[in-house]
Amino acid sequence: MMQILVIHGPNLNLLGTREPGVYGSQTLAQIDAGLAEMAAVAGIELKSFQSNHEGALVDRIQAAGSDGCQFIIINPAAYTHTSVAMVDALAAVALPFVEVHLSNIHKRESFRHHSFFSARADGVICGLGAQGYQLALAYALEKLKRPV
Ligand SMILES: O=C(O)[C@]1(O)C[C@H](CCCOc2ccccc2)[C@@H](O)[C@H](O)C1
Repeated sequence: MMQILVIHGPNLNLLGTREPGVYGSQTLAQIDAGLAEMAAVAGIELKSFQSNHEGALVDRIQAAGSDGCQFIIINPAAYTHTSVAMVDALAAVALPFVEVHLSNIHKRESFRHHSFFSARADGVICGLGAQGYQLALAYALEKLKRPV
């Protein structure tokens, strides 16, 4: 079965418990459940991974290269703005990915305006809350159906 991997970076395990005005009120489990349901309708297996540790995120990206994953949806969270290591891992596995941010990083503090990931992403969705993940998944499902 075709697989899509969703990767969530540090502190996203706190979704729904704090800062709902910035990141929404859905928990990560609720977001993932909705994505898994959407993928299942299309006959695709959705895998999800969250970590607060950069090395664990690098390891999970590397594993995606050999565990049947064909597309990655990633919210690198704070590592968006710092992690060359994660971007190098994405380049190494050479899987297409969409970068997602719940908040509009361009309307926030200046240190959030730069992403090390965006230049390599198929696309970037930010500021649309949890729906951003769903839009990224809709894109991925279409791409897997009709690879260029
Ligand atoms: O808007 C996004 O999705 C971010 O990736 C979220 C990151 C922060 C994730 C922290 O998530 C929390 C959720 C609830 C409570 C506290 C933090 C932030 O560092 C990025 O600049 C933008």
